[in-house]
Amino acid sequence: MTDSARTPSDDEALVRVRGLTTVLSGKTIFDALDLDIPRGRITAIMGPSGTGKTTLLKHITGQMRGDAGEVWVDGVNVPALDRRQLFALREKIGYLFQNSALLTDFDVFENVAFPLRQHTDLPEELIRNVVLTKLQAVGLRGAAGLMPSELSGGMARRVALARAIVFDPMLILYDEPFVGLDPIALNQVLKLIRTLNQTLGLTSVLVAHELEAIKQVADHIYLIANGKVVAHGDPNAIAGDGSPWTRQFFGGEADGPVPFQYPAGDYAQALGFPGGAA
Ligand SMILES: Nc1ncnc2c1ncn2[C@@H]1O[C@H](COP(=O)(O)OP(=O)(O)OP(=O)(O)O)[C@@H](O)[C@H]1O
Repeated sequence: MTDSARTPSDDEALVRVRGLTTVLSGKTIFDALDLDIPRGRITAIMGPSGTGKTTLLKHITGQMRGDAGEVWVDGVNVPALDRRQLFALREKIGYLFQNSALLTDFDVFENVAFPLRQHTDLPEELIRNVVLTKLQAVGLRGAAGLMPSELSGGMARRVALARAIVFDPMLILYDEPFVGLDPIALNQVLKLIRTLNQTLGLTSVLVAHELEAIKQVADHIYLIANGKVVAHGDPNAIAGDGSPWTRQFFGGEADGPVPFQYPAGDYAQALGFPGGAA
């Protein structure tokens, strides 16, 4: 890796986003966005629908590049990496999608073993040990022989989590991990996110809408809107800071900085009434 792709020191922040500007189909998603994801902590990214939360995760993994700015992960600037360096970086990042995305023709064991078989030549005995260790970590070693169709939504999410940590990542990205879970499964996933972050020394980034769940698990929240960070801080402090953004977002108010009305032309004119704007 060249020196120009490496920062001198990144002791506190594992991810450092600086001046990230991204325009997609003519729409500005990020407008000189700056944020830091601290090492070893759990950070939640929140914001109105379509604000670019998933897109931000894709910038961190290098699946997408912005039009300007820097995305430093563990001291390397992701947009400056070549293909080989990107693959090396991605092996250090676990990614948990909302729909779990398990392979339906493979049992639980093979789903977790899949990345190891794809990317390594490890002997079968070692694969078995790694897979069983990861399944034990999510409480599902006993479910190794089940097919995905035999799993509840919460179990499927935990199998996907076991698969996401199979390479012992430094960073794990959760995209909407709580959607569709009943309260018991939700609590199990929350507990796992916390435990894994602590025991495996991970850094976790969560994209989610469920404020109560976020309050229980996250150390820090970034609220993103209109391409920028509009609030950030401790979950309890930020939810009560009284700014228009946090009032609308955390209070679930229908109108506010995010307008209820989608931009439209003159109403009277649209209805054909005289006196509408010309
Ligand atoms: N590849 C792409 N090309 C064009 N537009 C895109 C692309 N990917 C995402 N977008 C647009 O970028 C915006 C942000 O999308 P993104 O999925 O990141 O939002 P989000 O904050 O995660 O939303 P939600 O909370 O609804 O999941 C949306 O308007 C989306 O339509």
